[in-house]
Amino acid sequence: MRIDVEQLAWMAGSTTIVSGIDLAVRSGETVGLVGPNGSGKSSLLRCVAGLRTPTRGTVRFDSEDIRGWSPRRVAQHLAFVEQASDADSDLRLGDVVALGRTPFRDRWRGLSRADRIVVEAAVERVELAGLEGRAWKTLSGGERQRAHLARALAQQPWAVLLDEPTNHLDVKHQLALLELLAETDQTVIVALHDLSMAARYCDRLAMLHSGTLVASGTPEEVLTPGRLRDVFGIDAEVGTDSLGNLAIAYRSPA
Ligand SMILES: Nc1ncnc2c1ncn2[C@@H]1O[C@H](COP(=O)(O)OP(=O)(O)OP(=O)(O)O)[C@@H](O)[C@H]1O
Repeated sequence: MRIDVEQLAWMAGSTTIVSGIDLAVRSGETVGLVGPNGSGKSSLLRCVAGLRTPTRGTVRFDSEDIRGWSPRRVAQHLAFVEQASDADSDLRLGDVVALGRTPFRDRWRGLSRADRIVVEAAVERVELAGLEGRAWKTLSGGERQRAHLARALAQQPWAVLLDEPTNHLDVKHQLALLELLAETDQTVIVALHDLSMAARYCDRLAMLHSGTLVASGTPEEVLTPGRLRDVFGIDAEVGTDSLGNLAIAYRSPA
């Protein structure tokens, strides 16, 4: 599914949080959203996910303006993995993953056999098989994060938006998640703080600064020492590591 964001702005009260955002994401593409804390990444993702109504501009899925779409209709197209919340819940891990089938279910019916197969496959895909019966509050941060990804996979969406999906994961699971996102046919927009990981796994990067899009293009085009200095306030060298991946060497702040 193609996603087009055109001249999008969102204000909280009288404060402009993001403005003038133009972003076209082709079907199957993985786009990394990067930018400092508070630059507007989550706010933009929430607008694209239909959770916030833009103050100006449009979000289109395959050329269709989603303004006015019901949450259920949006969820039949797109899954959103928000930053992990610590919310206490009496649910079990399997129940949380099964929520991914909600947009396709009759409200009064339980999971169908086909739904159960999809849920089971999603749990296996994130290596949580065997933990379906575990109470949510007893899971580690990384297990919860992977369960949220499984919920998104169980939704079988055309597109997936993820907000910092790796912040609780060990290195192996970070690599597994980003490889999964890079390989999938689904359209992906993922907010990431780790610029090296973003460069390695995303087809393109979009960089936000103070609520505006300041650069978009290949990781090499976007992650220049000048932008790292101007946008992130860091002194860094950009090169290539021994595996041929883009590498960023950070100098200590003066
Ligand atoms: N509902 C709101 N009311 C007022 N200000 C808000 C609201 N939502 C977000 N903001 C502000 O908008 C700015 C952008 O927030 P946002 O969460 O989108 O940034 P971010 O790039 O995702 O940040 P981080 O990297 O820290 O997660 C921040 O300064 C935040 O405090």
